[in-house]
Amino acid sequence: MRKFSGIVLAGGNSSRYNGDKAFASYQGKPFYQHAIDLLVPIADHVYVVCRPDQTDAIADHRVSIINDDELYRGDGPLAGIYSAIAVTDAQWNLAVPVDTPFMDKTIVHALVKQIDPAYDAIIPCVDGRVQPLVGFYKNNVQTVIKELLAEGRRSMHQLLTRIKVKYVSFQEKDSIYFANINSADDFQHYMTNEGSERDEKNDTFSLDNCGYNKFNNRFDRDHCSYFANNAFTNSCRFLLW
Ligand SMILES: Nc1nc2c(ncn2[C@@H]2O[C@H](COP(=O)(O)OP(=O)(O)OP(=O)(O)O)[C@@H](O)[C@H]2O)c(=O)[nH]1
Repeated sequence: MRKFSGIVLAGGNSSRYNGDKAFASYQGKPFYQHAIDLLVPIADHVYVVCRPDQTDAIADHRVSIINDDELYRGDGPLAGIYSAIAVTDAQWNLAVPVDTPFMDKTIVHALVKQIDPAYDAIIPCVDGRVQPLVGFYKNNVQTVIKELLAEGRRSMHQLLTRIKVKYVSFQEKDSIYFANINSADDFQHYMTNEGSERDEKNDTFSLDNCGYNKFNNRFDRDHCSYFANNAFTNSCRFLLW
């Protein structure tokens, strides 16, 4: 049996974003690709769980591209985790959403070290906030997810109340890695208004809002509107979720 699979959660509706977040671009690379590149080196196999209309546009021969189980299609991240667990033979599954493009391998390595058979999930808690979209889920949680979705409950936090969770604490300085992009405006606001509070160092940070146009299945580079050079430092203080 494989030790763990990677799950890229890509099938959201991005209703708060101008375009499909999965195909938004950060440092010239689509968000979904950041998640794949993070997981491929450490997971035994990676599944990208997406909507059917995204399937052809997600191109990476190293991963399996699957859709949510028809029963739960569009039921949120729980549906994505359920659907990947349904096809993998791995005991553990590391979920990563597409909208945390700054997630870093240091975080996932720290989580890997915490895998513990006594628990059903290994979940980060950053500066006191639980971050259930990035975390390890044991394959037995599939039954619990099924129950939740049958009850019409789609919350990741509900899942955590019904399984044994080992919380792994991260410090406030690591919150940048967990920042998720819900809307382009949130991000632009952060980059323009909060930037002055950060140390400006060497790193280059860019979010090209080259929104993937979900209506005609193409990248729309004419609408690239954001670019900023900034450093993320330990003094960063923002959480977008
Ligand atoms: N496979 C799959 N992934 C999902 C689904 N819903 C959300 N996700 C993913 O889960 C992560 C968090 O999604 P959210 O930001 O909560 O929801 P969203 O639908 O992407 O965005 P909003 O419509 O703005 O709420 C993202 O990576 C989504 O792509 C789903 O039904 N299936």
